[in-house]
Amino acid sequence: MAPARIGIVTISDRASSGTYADLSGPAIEAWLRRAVTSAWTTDYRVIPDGFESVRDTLIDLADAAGADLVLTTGGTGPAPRDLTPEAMAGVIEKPLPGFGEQMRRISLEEVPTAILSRQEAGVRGRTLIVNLPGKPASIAVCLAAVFPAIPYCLDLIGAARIETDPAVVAAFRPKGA
Ligand SMILES: Nc1ncnc2c1ncn2[C@@H]1O[C@H](COP(=O)(O)OP(=O)(O)OP(=O)(O)O)[C@@H](O)[C@H]1O
Ligand SMILES: Nc1nc2c(c(=O)[nH]1)N[C@H]1C(S)=C(S)[C@@H](COP(=O)(O)O)O[C@H]1N2
Repeated sequence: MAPARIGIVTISDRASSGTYADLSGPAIEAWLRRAVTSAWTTDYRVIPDGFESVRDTLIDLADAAGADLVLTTGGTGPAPRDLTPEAMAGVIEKPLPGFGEQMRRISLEEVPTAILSRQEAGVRGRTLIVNLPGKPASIAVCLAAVFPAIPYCLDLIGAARIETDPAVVAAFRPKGA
């Protein structure tokens, strides 16, 4: 079985310019290392905020690099340069609004400003794309909230099969799947 290809995209003007070190992309990778037990490879990119940079990177990961799953972090808020959802609209073919709803619901139990994130998810071809907020502390909270549904979603869209460590996160596959 070919390893799953997982794209990790940090969307941040300041991380991409070196103003601060990116902590959120590595936090995604560290969480995946604990959670995903089947073989996977990563394609990690750090890019500036902006419609074109996000759109072009997501399309490249999905169509050229053949990513099964892409996790982004940053650019989901209401500030002028936060354009991740606008770029997503030009990339995804099938929105999956439940992802954003669930991540905000769980995050709101921790921080009231979770309501400011316009994070979403959707499918392009055989690629599932999920947005996470920029704050490093939001990564584990949001991934734990939605990851149980991700392996079965990948099955349904014809992407790679992934297995998880139930001690970290239990993948839910309906009986018979
Ligand atoms: N990738 C990251 N690595 C480390 N810290 C981050 C990252 N993204 C955000 N942060 C922290 O969260 C705070 C709020 O982030 P903010 O929402 O302004 O980021 P952004 O809009 O995603 O990216 P930026 O403003 O850098 O383009 C930042 O001041 C920083 O402390
Ligand atoms: N779990 C969690 N979600 C969170 C946060 C957080 O600290 N933890 N920060 C919020 C804040 S302050 C903002 S502005 C929005 C958008 O962040 P982004 O623009 O960096 O993506 O995510 C929100 N979601």
